[in-house]
Amino acid sequence: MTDSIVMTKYQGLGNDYLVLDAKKNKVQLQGKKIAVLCQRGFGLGADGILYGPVEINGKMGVRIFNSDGSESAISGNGVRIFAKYLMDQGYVHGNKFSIETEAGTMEVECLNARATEFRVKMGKASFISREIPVTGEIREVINEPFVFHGQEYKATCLTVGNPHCIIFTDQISREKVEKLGPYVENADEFPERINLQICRQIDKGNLEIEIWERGCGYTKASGTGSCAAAMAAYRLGMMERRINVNQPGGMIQIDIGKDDTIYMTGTVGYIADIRVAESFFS
Ligand SMILES: N[C@@H](CCC[C@H](N)C(=O)O)C(=O)O
Repeated sequence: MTDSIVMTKYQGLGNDYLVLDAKKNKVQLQGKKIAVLCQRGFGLGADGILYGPVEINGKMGVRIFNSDGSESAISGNGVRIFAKYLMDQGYVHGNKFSIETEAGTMEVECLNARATEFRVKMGKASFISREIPVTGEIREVINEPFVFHGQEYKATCLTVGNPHCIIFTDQISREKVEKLGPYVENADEFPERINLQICRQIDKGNLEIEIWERGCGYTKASGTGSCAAAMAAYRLGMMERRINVNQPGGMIQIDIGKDDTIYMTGTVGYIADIRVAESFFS
């Protein structure tokens, strides 16, 4: 058997990632190879790849790749998954530690003995166009009209380390977000593309979302998408500070601190260690 690489698969509410351990595997990750690895036909099937531990700003961190091979500065489910991986592999000790990402330092706390539930301090959101980014004059992008695929929508856009477009509507469905998602993701107004969540308010403590991810498409869950939808709804005066974000893969709890720091709590699960043919990396 040719030398092979071991990857470890985890999921966060059905948003599945492959962990490639950078300390155990001296392989080069290339965009096209990532895309083939993530394919659910010719590859292993995943919404993305977590590559680490690597050094970011002199500290232990993780790089995050979408299934199309593009790199994202942050992934909420990805950070919770990588936190579990670090504990499973004995890279960290204790239940509180931090993980560096390209979007900054994520402070993590493991909430149970089985290491399946994590709370992450995700930082603060920004609605400022230049920071998201959204084209046009510098402004906060709150409940602003956009035309996507020939139809006008009111959207609120923000960054939580990665860009999100939130559209509130009374009717959400997978079909609706799959139809609208590609047009929003790739709209000219979003120079770095964008994640889309269509969002329905259930009550002042509960939202429901359907997700179209930048660089990935339809997913069952999104941690940053949950943070973004909750923060947008809170900014519009719709919500209390504790918000349960319900999505096809389950529920992520968002707490908005008095200083508007966002805390995300959710579960993760180990799936398998997978021995991968080295040809994927050659
Ligand atoms: N599913 C992730 C989001 C991953 C990154 C996103 N696709 C992007 O490119 O910004 C999450 O849990 O946050």
